[in-house]
Amino acid sequence: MKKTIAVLPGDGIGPEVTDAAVKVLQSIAMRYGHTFHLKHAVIGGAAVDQFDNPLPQQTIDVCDASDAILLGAVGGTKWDNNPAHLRPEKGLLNIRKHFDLFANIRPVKAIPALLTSSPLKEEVAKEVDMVIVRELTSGLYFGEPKRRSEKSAVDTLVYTREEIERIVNQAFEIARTRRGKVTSVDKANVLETSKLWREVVEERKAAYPDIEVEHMLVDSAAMKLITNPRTFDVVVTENMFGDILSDEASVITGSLGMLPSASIRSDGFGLYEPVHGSAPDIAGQNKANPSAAILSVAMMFKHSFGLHTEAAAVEQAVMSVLEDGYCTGDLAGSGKRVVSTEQYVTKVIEELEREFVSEHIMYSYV
Ligand SMILES: NC(=O)c1ccc[n+]([C@@H]2O[C@H](COP(=O)([O-])OP(=O)(O)OC[C@H]3O[C@@H](n4cnc5c(N)ncnc54)[C@H](O)[C@@H]3O)[C@@H](O)[C@H]2O)c1
Ligand SMILES: CC(C)[C@H](C(=O)O)[C@@H](O)C(=O)O
Ligand SMILES: [Mg+2]
Repeated sequence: MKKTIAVLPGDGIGPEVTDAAVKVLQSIAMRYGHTFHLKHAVIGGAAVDQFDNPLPQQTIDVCDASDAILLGAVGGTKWDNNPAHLRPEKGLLNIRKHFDLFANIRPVKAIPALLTSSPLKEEVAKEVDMVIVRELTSGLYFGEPKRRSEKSAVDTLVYTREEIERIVNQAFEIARTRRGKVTSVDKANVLETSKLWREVVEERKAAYPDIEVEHMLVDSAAMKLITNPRTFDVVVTENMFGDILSDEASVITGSLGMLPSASIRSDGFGLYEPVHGSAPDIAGQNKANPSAAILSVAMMFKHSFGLHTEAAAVEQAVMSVLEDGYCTGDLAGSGKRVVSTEQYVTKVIEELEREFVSEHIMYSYV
């Protein structure tokens, strides 16, 4: 298979974890005889520094000419006081909007080798297997008016029926491939947008009689996510609730550095990135956990390229390294062997080069 992939490392640990993901892409290409043409471009703070624009036209052009996008992370203290249009985060929001990447898929799966790394009790975290389906191109992040004056500030939470319908449909479709349950998370006891959201979920439910549907208020969902996470299969929610709940859910896996994500458009075109940010506190120290970026490559293989065996090989390689006790500093604990980002990637590549994945797939994300 020949594919072109836009590689946007971004800021902070973004380039470190993206380098790791690229090594995995190269290893899979060699092993399975694929050609991945990688085209690097800038986004976020790096792009502000170079082009005075967090998402320059050159980067959009590279992405336009690609089959998928791999992104690291954006942001950093250097740019924190910039005006809104020159903040690194604006580059991320703009790329999501520009490519209409409305469906953000964030799988959260307890990893047997990391059960003791989670602050949650083992009996709470074990066997958790959920997917957060986050609406990504609307809501508070994009609603107008959005402005600030000396004495006040305004953000607008707006959703159209159509925007809700398409993300809810996506969640129902994903649930069909899993345990068949959708939990829709909202704040319908207060917000008009949530009332509309709940109405749409009820309407769409008719087309999916095989799917069990429950509604949950976001405050209660935040609590249940860490007291009884196994109750969740597919969680569908609006942009900001999904942002917050996914970072919270990462504690189940032991670290934010474990969560990959896919942001996809209706035709399957997608951007793949870790859920975590640029982690300025550990940037440049060869300490970052590259698992989320590597597992995002597995999601790219599955969602954009239909390369299921290769995806399983990548996931299995990460799991094997963790089972051998190797991890980066964020997962340090008794019985763990803490290694650098580069050493960890080397271990993953060794596993990839060793292993033959059979039809028996031991570990699989969405
Ligand atoms: N998708 C993105 O690009 C994205 C996502 C979230 C935050 N951000 C940006 O990142 C910057 C820092 O934000 P933050 O500190 O709130 O969130 P963060 O996700 O960058 O970091 C939160 C904590 O988790 C740790 N962490 C995150 N990823 C890790 C990894 N792979 N390995 C080991 N530890 C990891 C960090 O060291 C930090 O202690 C901000 O500018 C923010 O806007 C970007
Ligand atoms: C950096 C920020 C704009 C982004 C978001 O809020 O969507 C991040 O937190 C994420 O989860 O991808
Ligand atoms: Mg976030």
